[in-house]
Amino acid sequence: MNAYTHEVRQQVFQQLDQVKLAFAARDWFPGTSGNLSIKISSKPLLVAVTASGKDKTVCTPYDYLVVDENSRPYESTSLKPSAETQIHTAIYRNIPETGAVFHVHTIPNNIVSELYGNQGYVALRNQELIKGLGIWEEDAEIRIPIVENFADISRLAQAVESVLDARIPGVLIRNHGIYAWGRNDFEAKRHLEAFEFLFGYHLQWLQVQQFAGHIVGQQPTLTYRATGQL
Ligand SMILES: CSC[C@@H](O)[C@@H](O)C(=O)COP(=O)(O)O
Ligand SMILES: [Zn+2]
Repeated sequence: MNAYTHEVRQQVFQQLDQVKLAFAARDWFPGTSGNLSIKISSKPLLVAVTASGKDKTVCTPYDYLVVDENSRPYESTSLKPSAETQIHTAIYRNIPETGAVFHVHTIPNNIVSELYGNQGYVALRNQELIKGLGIWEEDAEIRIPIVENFADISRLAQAVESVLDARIPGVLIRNHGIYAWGRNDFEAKRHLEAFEFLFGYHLQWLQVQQFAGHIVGQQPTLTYRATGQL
């Protein structure tokens, strides 16, 4: 991993800008929600992270800062690290190959987390995009852990830490959002996109199944042809 220099910091901030604008274009940061980080060095752990409460649809000179393994600013700054920085550092500490961690709040990830929250995970299978998570085995079933949305961030970070599974690069927080990570920003972005596709597909599939069940049960195709309405 890179040694920490001013140039490296600027380069990592630029990488964060690119990811941020790509996600913002998809409306993945409603109401300043979400946070992003990229690891600068492992020993010591130094991480560039989004400052708290910023509008993540724009880029300014005050959007990121560098924190240490204790989630504290590494250099003197007036910027406050993301309120959820402890979740980022917990992931970097527990899965050492992690190079980037991204967090977004979307309607699909929130609905899935609530739908399966009591169960503590959502199981998905039969989907090509599971390969987008780096899981290539035939007929893979994946279980994405879901933790409760504790208001206390240390407790929330511990809850995330307790369900980390190196094979599954993401954790859902109930009615809050998802944390996804990868060995670098490219991989973390791919993982997050794959998760969001899988959640969107799953929710639409549940809806279609209901409708399709109605069709199979009532033969509405014929009814529709005959009467013009279902
Ligand atoms: C403004 S609602 C979202 C926040 O409470 C939080 O969950 C979040 O994702 C953003 O917090 P931030 O401190 O800006 O990183
Ligand atoms: Zn959040």
